[in-house]
Amino acid sequence: DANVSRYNIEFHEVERIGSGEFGSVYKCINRLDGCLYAIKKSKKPVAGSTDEQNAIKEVYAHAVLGKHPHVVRYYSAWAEDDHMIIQNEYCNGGSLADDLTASPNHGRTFSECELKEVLVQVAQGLKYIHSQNLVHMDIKPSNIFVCRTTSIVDTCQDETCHINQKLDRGMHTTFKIGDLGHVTSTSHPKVEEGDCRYLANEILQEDFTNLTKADVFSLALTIYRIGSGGQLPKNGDDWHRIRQGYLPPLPQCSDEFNQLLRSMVHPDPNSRPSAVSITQHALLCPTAGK
Ligand SMILES: Cn1cc(CCO)c2c3c(c(-c4ccccc4Cl)cc21)C(=O)NC3=O
Repeated sequence: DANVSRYNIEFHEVERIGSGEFGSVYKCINRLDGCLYAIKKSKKPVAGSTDEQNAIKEVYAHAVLGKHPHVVRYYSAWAEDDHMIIQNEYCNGGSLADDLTASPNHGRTFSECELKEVLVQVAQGLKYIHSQNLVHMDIKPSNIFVCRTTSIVDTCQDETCHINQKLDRGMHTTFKIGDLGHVTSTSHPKVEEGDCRYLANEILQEDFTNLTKADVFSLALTIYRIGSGGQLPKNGDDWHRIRQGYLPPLPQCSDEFNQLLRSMVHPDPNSRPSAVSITQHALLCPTAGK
């Protein structure tokens, strides 16, 4: 019965932090190590169903992707009383989608500087995922989680000490790619389409020859969505206009930044920059005078 389940033995459930048709996600404390985890409990999928395929792909992807600063970390997964359970790193800052609905003006918009920080960090996560011959296939604001840490590092007071630690007070925000339920391999793709608002047209046309560039496309629309505050089209003329490469400029951003976003939604996947080239883009590199 429920009380002898591993979930109840090993964890104290703090609160539910998400729910949907996939199941529910809980913020939990591990009774042994005292750390917080995000634990997703979903109905055990029917054997042989696509849900089961996705659940297996998700755990495999986490296992292969291991530890990376811009990918949500996986700890364990198990089945109990007809449920699938996955234990992941808890990100304490919500997701990028939370910012969009929270404030009154239908979502706060981000400054160019903040958009650059999200773009370069998520591009680093994609660079790592793509380097493992995997693709995410569902990049969107609700799948980018935020970790906020405060670091207090004092300089060493001992004058003989040569370790002149940088005084590093303040908040650090790290963005991490989560929800690996649509992850598939670039070489033997079995594509499960992600959210249509962020979906590249070639995927809809079942052209899987350049899957890493579909992630780049979705990343561009993710940045565009949090930068514009407006809803993205799910279909129709507006949907196709974006897929023809027409992305209205973000008013708060420079021409160069808007040009980079437009290049990432180019109709031809080959013309879009790779995740690697985005991480090296002059616009996103820390400038001396920043
Ligand atoms: C709805 N929701 C809210 C959060 C907390 C954000 O402050 C959250 C997390 C995750 C997940 C998640 C997504 C997909 C699969 C498994 C998990 Cl645990 C869902 C989450 C996850 O893997 N890590 C999270 O922090």
